[in-house]
Amino acid sequence: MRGEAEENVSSVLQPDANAIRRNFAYWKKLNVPTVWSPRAFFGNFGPCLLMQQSAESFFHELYKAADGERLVGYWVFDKPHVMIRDPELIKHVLVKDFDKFSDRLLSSSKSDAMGNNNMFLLKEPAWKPLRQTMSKFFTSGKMKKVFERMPDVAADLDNYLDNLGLKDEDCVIDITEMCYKFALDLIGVTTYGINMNSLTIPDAQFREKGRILKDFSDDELVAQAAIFYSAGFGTTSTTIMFALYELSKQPEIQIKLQREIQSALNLSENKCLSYDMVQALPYLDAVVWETLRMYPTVMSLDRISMDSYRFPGTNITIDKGTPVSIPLRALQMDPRYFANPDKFNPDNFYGPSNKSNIIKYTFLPFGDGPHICIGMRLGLMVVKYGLGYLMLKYSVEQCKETVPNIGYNVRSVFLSPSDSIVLKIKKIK
Ligand code: HEM
Repeated sequence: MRGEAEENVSSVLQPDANAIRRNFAYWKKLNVPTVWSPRAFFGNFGPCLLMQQSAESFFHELYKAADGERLVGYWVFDKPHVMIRDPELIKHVLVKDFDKFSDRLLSSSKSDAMGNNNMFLLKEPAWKPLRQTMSKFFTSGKMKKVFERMPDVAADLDNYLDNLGLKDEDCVIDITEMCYKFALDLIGVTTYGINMNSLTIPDAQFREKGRILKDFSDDELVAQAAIFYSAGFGTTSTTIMFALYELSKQPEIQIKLQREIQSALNLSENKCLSYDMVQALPYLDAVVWETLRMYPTVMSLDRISMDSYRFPGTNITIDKGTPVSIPLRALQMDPRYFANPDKFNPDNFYGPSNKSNIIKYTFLPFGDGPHICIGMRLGLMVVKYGLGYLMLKYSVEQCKETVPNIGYNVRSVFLSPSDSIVLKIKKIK
């Protein structure tokens, strides 16, 4: 008995060398190209796991190293993963063959009540009915209604900035913090119908409020609101923040945007940003899409094969349970698809001809197929309103504290800056 137990313990502690060897030979066996040799234990993912490299840099470097390949194999620990680089194959994985890739890789533990209701983590068959039920909260009619709650938050932003010293002159601020609070309150009023007051109350009291919201989460509907809330504010706050950073670098783009918003306001009856106005401004739209091209918060998508699957047009068949990644930021920064990809250029999305020139499945900031972001309409509305309001009342400029280039956080799977972004902000007189 004792001997058997000891053997079990030792087999848990000692990795099965044969299995690892088999896994490391897997892609060669399947004729899938690889560009990096796997290292013992971590595979290719060591620098990310050890927080020496951001996930963004990992996917981007792998994408570039595999130039010319439609797909490329790699290893996370000893588990073989495959990255799809080719737009046609991406269409198959996300849309056409969705039934073969209907789940994401990550799942929650059975005891995690919130995780078990989380649409990001939920598997088929539980995911589909929840998605159908929740979709009705994101219709354009619903968006129009919740839009009315946002101007109160904008007024709080003005007070917040006045309290930081902006009343009479310009000031230098950490826009990371400002955007985080602004988006937190905008998403709070639109998803919960509650102003979280992160712009108006001290941080400690705010954290207490957050705890109270968590306690509500036994109710499934409230749990969904909590998930939408957390999915919504990180994505929208970083999008507004990256847009402000790029606008501070190119004042001519900022002025063009401000003129567009001001002219629409001058022509309006009640002289405030309305739902229809925010939806209809083409340059604001182009600035937001260009921000999402360079800075997609979710920089890579993932799916898992539900069965063995032959990639169309190839002689490659992967086994059931193989993780598949789609490096959406790397695609959006590929010069074959977007000229001068490192330059922020809203003209990529300005005017019908430029938009229609974009090759399908090379621009996916909200994903695609049945798993496409359920909150896309809300996310776009919040970002457009937040950025539109800021550009109507304020200008942003670079200052000596502004980082010349943005680095990405090695602790986050989302695209977030490694350093605070500091800008000079001025009230428009
Ligand atoms: C700028 C804002 C946003 C961006 C860039 C964004 C991006 C994304 C992306 C890339 C995905 C994965 C799609 C896929 O796998 O094909 C996703 C999924 C999702 N997003 Fe968003 N998102 C944003 C805002 C929001 C908001 C405001 C909410 C909720 C209020 C939200 C809730 C969700 C949910 C629940 C999913 C999972 C959907 C599913 O699997 O059925 N997102 N989002």
